[in-house]
Amino acid sequence: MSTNDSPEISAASRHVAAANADNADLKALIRTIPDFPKPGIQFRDVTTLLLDRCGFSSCVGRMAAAAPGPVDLVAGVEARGFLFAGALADRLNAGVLLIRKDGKLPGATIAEDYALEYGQDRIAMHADACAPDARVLLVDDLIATGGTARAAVRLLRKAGARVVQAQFLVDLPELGGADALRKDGVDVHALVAFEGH
Ligand SMILES: O=P(O)(O)OC[C@H]1O[C@H](OP(=O)(O)OP(=O)(O)O)[C@H](O)[C@@H]1O
Ligand SMILES: Nc1ncnc2[nH]cnc12
Repeated sequence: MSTNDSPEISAASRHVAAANADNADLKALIRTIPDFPKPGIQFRDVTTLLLDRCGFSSCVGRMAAAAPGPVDLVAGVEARGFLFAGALADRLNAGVLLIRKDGKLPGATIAEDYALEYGQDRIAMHADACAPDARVLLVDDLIATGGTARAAVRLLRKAGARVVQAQFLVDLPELGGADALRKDGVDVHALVAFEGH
């Protein structure tokens, strides 16, 4: 039996094919934890989707299907974004570019400050991580205020990259991040949306 005939891969492929407009099957795998990490935040917990073999595979397959042609690199934001970046880069035959919380990368870095829905942070990447005009797809598990993704796009552009798309499993549209990122000139694609914070 060839690898493509394996029952697990066939099941995952069927899930990719079964994608509907709002990806309700994926949405159902994401758990909501109220009041985490602080009162008033509805935390959209993707760990439950990650635990599901077909759910994660379908998610990455649908992300790959939405990619705008070949890309050189998939950039992922620490920490949850790394999971999607690694799997997506493998599907797209691209390299993986790590955008980390500041202070973790060993080489010369460039960094950007940003505001979160529930705090303040700073991300960094290696200054020499991408060639000029490299086609980079940015991916993260979720976009809320857009602070993280917008800082990541500023960083990538500072490094000379062309950010050809930003993809997210989850969009929280009421927080305006995806719209702000579009105004920054980025093609934004998200698989599911949750109303409410
Ligand atoms: O659109 P924003 O308002 O910037 O929020 C989205 C970011 O918040 C979460 O990461 P978090 O900083 O909590 O880090 P983690 O992945 O390490 O948990 C999420 O994974 C995004 O990166
Ligand atoms: N509401 C939320 N749920 C999960 N991750 C988040 N990151 C920022 N806001 C979030």
